[in-house]
Amino acid sequence: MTCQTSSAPRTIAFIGAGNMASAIFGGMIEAGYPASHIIATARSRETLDALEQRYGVNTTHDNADAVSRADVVVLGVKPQMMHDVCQALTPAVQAKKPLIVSVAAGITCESLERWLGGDLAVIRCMPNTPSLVGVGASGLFATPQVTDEQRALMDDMLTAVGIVEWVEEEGLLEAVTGVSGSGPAYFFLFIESLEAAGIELGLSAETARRLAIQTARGAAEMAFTSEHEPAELRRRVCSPNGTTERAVNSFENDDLRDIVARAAKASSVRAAEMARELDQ
Ligand SMILES: NC(=O)C1=CN([C@@H]2O[C@H](COP(=O)(O)OP(=O)(O)OC[C@H]3O[C@@H](n4cnc5c(N)ncnc54)[C@H](O)[C@@H]3O)[C@@H](O)[C@H]2O)C=CC1
Ligand SMILES: O=C(O)[C@@H]1CCC=N1
Repeated sequence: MTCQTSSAPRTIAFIGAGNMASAIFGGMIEAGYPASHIIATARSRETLDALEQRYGVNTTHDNADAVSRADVVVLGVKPQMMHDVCQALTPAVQAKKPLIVSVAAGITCESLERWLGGDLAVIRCMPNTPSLVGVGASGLFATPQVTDEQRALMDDMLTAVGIVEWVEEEGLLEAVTGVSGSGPAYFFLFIESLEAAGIELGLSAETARRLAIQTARGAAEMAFTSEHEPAELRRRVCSPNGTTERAVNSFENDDLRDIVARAAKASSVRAAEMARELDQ
């Protein structure tokens, strides 16, 4: 992975190198991006030492110092901390004018740009935790100031940990949050439920868990690789008047589709609500 469109790799500062940010730069490094061009910041020295050891990245407690050395600044702190972190970074950001990227749920480009002093290129990204294992899904939105080169750089960075979908309206990132940002939790909940059902049916806890996880993994892999759409793959498991048909009918009668739609909507509504709550 080159992550560059001119001769030298860009220096990328990850402000708040927690689960999400380290998943992204971990994948980039795995794909060949030079760790020497990555700077990670966090609050505890312990976290920074662990990141240094594991990935060989540069680390510092000093967010402004990291920004002063970066072409791209990825903001990976929790949404509730973003305002204060941005305000403290304003002088360094205005001096350098790096590309600003936020992975925080809810916070709008307009808020970020304003908190950071204005006149900036901003990309908002909604990634998900399977990025940790290279199977992430990220939705991205760019403000008009973002250049083609900066878009390509972000594309490269996130393609290293999964698939990338650009949206042309910022509001659609709320839908992305409802589907793929929060989505891994829905599938984990389904696995937990299937495991519990297996135990209820008499399997040992270990066997139920192994079967539930491998079945989810197999179904996802088939959906990903098959030329057929998921509905067709489902039909192929259902023998006429067989066992699966009975189970699928049970889901349909219990309105599974509606249950899923309401959950995804709840997540996306919460993203919009957070944007309002946290704007200041
Ligand atoms: N966890 C998830 O599934 C997803 C999370 N996100 C977004 O990613 C962001 C981070 O989430 P996680 O990585 O899960 O959280 P996390 O708690 O693992 O990471 C946050 C990091 O920020 C650091 N931090 C806190 N204050 C700081 C400061 N003043 N300066 C420098 N570092 C500071 C913490 O030490 C921690 O390492 C959130 O904004 C969240 O909305 C987005 C998509 C999915
Ligand atoms: O729950 C959250 O707010 C974050 C954003 C999407 C996934 N986790």
